[in-house]
Amino acid sequence: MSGLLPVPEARARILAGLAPLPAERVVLAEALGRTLAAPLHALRDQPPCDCSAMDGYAVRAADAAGGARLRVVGESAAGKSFGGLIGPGEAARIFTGAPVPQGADAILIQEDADRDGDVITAREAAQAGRHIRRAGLDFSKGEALLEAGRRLGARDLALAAALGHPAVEAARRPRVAILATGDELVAPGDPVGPDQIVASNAFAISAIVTAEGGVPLDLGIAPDRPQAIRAAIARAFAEEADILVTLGGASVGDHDLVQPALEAEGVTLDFWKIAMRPGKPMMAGRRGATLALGLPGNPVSSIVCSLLFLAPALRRLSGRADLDPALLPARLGRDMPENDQREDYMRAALEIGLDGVPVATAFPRQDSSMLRRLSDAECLLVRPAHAPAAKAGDACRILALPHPY
Ligand SMILES: Nc1nc2c(c(=O)[nH]1)N[C@H]1C(S)=C(S)[C@@H](COP(=O)(O)OP(=O)(O)OC[C@H]3O[C@@H](n4cnc5c(N)ncnc54)[C@H](O)[C@@H]3O)O[C@H]1N2
Ligand code: MOO
Repeated sequence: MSGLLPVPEARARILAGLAPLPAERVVLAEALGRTLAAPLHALRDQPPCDCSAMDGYAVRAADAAGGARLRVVGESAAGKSFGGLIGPGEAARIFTGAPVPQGADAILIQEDADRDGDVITAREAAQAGRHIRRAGLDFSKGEALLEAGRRLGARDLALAAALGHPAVEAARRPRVAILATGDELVAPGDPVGPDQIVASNAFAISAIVTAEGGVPLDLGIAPDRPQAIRAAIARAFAEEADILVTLGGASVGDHDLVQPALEAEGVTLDFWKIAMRPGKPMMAGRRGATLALGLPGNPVSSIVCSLLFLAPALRRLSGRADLDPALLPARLGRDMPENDQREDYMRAALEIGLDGVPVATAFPRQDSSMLRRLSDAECLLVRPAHAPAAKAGDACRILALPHPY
């Protein structure tokens, strides 16, 4: 079979036509999962001054040998520092996070001091610098701590706040219109005729869009009529979708009407058919700034294509630095035959081997209609095009399927 585009080339051609969407200001409370359009710099030092890491007494180490008696002359609490100076033979009560008063250079922890009125006796010698967090220990004003292209996680939001930012600049969230096609499809819960099936793909695609930071727009199910498919495609453009995903009707059958409908609505097709399994009859094209992805109807094919092509496209539009799906090293759990010209993404079980390396065992049946085996799968085992026969234990690569995938 000729004319099948290799997977990396197909992905590169899709990505080449996309650029990050314009940035908008997003308040931190809404910024989880958004991608930074510009690096975030520290607007302040953290901590802003030398601070105590413990509850105890700020002392001069030279005066605080074991058994030494010191007079407590004040108190420094977090948010309420002691303005005075610690002179020879003096100490200040201090609490965790409080500024170390001038003159002090050590913290005698509470457990190592006996207090009697205004006098403490050191049970242990204090050591200079001990239990003191120096100003700027975590970060200093002007430092770039979160780079452009980073997708913000929970921990990053805390850091952004600590840097002093109430909001960030992030690319607008990509809008993805999703259109299922086929006379046989009914929505879950609706009556299903004997020759009908329940439309399932859009639920996964929509979830992938959300997980990758986009906004799904469900265009429902269009029957196998050119005008109906065209009208739904036209709606995607009217809604200014950044990406239009069609499901089904991508192959060569008499009822595979998506390609002509896309072209009739002004989409210029770039390619159709990829050297991969599942997902061969996938098409990609553009109309203006909108990417059109025509995914095959088989459920597994549409979902695997979304992981390999739609997710990177969403990442590019979001300005993400990491675009390609990460392929991890693993070992084969069983012998595999020689592969043909289609790169294989096989549903597989995953175990951790004795040496700590994951072992991926492909399920025996890989029919692209079998959603149950996709749900069972713990990874996709990648077999490159024309891979020679391989033995159990040989090195391979896997695409992990972490939650929410
Ligand atoms: N003569 C050939 N036939 C086929 C070829 C080929 O090269 N030559 N390719 C096969 C491959 S590979 C695939 S993949 C499928 C893809 O075909 P289509 O994209 O045209 O998909 P449909 O025919 O519309 O549907 C296939 C299958 O999937 C079901 N489906 C469709 N949409 C949904 C949905 N939203 N939710 C759940 N299931 C859906 C549909 O009912 C069919 O059973 O073509 C092969 N044929
Ligand atoms: O490419 Mo199809 O997805 O093999 O079944």
